[in-house]
Amino acid sequence: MSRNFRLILDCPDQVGIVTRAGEVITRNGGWISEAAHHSDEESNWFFSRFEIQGDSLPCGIDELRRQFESLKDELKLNLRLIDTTEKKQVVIMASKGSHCLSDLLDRWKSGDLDCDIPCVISNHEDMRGLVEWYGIPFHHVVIEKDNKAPGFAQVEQLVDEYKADCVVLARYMQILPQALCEKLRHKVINIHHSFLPSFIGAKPYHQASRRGVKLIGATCHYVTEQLDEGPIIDQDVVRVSHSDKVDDLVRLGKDVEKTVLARGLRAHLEDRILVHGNKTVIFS
Ligand SMILES: Nc1nc2c(c(=O)[nH]1)N[C@@H](CN(C=O)c1ccc(C(=O)N[C@@H](CCC(=O)O)C(=O)O)cc1)CN2
Repeated sequence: MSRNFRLILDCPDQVGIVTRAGEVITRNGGWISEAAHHSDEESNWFFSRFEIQGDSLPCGIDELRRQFESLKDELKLNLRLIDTTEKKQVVIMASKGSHCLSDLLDRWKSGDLDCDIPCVISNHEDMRGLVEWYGIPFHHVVIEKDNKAPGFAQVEQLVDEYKADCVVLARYMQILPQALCEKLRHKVINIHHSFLPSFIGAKPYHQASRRGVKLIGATCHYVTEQLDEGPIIDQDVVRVSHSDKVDDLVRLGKDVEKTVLARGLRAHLEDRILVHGNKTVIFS
């Protein structure tokens, strides 16, 4: 894959942001191959994403980052400069359900997900065979019902050891402690099996069946200490009817969960997600 740089920024909205950022890029010979911008009137905040051809920047990413320092202060920029040749390290966590995990592993194996998967962590042994078939290390980390701290300390140690850029909860059925959510802010992605904000918490398909809904869905979101209330990345729905039982909802929902999680992870891997408060801007 050819080298590209991604410049992602957000700041208080004002005239001239794109021009000023573009000037820094172009005076260093940068060739902008893609750019997207959004001005949010409600929050008076501006969001921008540039893709820059890596071979057009003889100065390299560190010098470009240095040249943005003064503009950062002047425009109060939140700014990220990313080298696309550095593959993101994605640790996947799962429990007993295999559909989301196996879907991600298959997409990774086929090259659809441009990342490394250094390990899979689970609180059950069920997925070991599947994971090791892909040649990926599997770590069984027990989370004791009445004493969860040691287990999550081990999870944190593994996340650090593998230098994870992203953690995906592929139907991982344990609630992450606040400290871990704060440490990995906007780096943990969860697939919740409902169209949030409906049916937060455990067993959303049972909740949906009791409510008699005609649509069920899935939501991919960043994980915060508030259960299933983090910034939403992607969602989708599928129609259901009065004749569908809970098992039918589970079956129909699985396809939506897999699609939504893969789309959300891809957006994260391609640095297309900007978070502002509890909302996201997702550049296509
Ligand atoms: N801090 C957070 N942790 C997790 C989130 C989150 O948004 N913030 N999302 C969940 C995923 N999830 C639904 O999508 C979910 C998982 C687990 C539970 C739950 O009640 N778990 C029980 C234990 C259940 C068991 O032992 O089988 C618990 O943790 O006490 C609710 C919702 C993932 N984590």
